[in-house]
Amino acid sequence: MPVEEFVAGWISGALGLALGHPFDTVKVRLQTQSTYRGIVDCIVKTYRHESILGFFKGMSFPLASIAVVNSVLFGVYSNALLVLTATSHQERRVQPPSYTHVFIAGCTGGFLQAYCLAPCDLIKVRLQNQTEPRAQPGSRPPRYQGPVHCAASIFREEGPRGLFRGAWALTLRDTPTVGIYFVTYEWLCRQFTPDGRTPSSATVLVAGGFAGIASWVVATPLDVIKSRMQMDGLKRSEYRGLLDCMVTSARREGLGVFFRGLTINSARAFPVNAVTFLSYEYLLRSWG
Ligand SMILES: CN(C)C(=N)NCCC[C@H](N)C(=O)O
Repeated sequence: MPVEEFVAGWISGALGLALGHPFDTVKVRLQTQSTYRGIVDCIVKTYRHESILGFFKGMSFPLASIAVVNSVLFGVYSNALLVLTATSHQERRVQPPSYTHVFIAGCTGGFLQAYCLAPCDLIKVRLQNQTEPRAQPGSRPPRYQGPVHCAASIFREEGPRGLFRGAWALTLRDTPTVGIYFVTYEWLCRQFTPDGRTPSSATVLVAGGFAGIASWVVATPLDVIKSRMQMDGLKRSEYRGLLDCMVTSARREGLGVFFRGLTINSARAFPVNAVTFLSYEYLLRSWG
């Protein structure tokens, strides 16, 4: 089993994650809190109240865990294609796989990474939603004092299953959308690259960026539900399950609720995925 894809997936994922985290914090807050009037209001309030550090809340844990999550995503995708088409990463430029194979391999990668991502994403969302400024002497400390404390508190208060809160919504969000992600990337690369040649860096950047946007546009409705399920249970349990969360949210806030965070998700998706794909392809090419 080729391991280069796992290592390249890890490094490229970490670069993309660091770049996109401030956007992600604004998105999560818009999706789960009703105190903001929009993106600009959320950015201004976060900055005033918590300084620039507020945008980087909850980043350390995903940065540590991206090693597992992104290497599972890219490693499983590439190895699933190897099983389906009997071609290696290098051979696929000369013998491109069908879009059906790309989609199936992408869905497989998305499905398996969702289970590694679920606890890490839960901790990230809980930390991002803490709007208290950094602890001042005499002030009440925030509920979670860091990722390890957050994981331990969830485990203690909500049991081991609590660490997988929102995992169903996450799996439903990621399985088809990661298929769409890789199909869009492949399709755009093929449009701008002569047959048998490797795509240029500019092509990889643009294709990666648009693959990110296309997949996040489709993923946003379930992303909203996932974030709400992850925040549920903090004070009291509001939803009886995923479907109840969908129906209750739509009834209270209208269908527009499913598109909360769409603009910021798309703005984040382009640079994050352009950098992720560029570094992934670059690393694989430099390793031969
Ligand atoms: C729409 N979805 C769930 C995806 N396209 N997932 C694949 C990886 C996305 C990248 N790490 C990011 O955070 O944008």
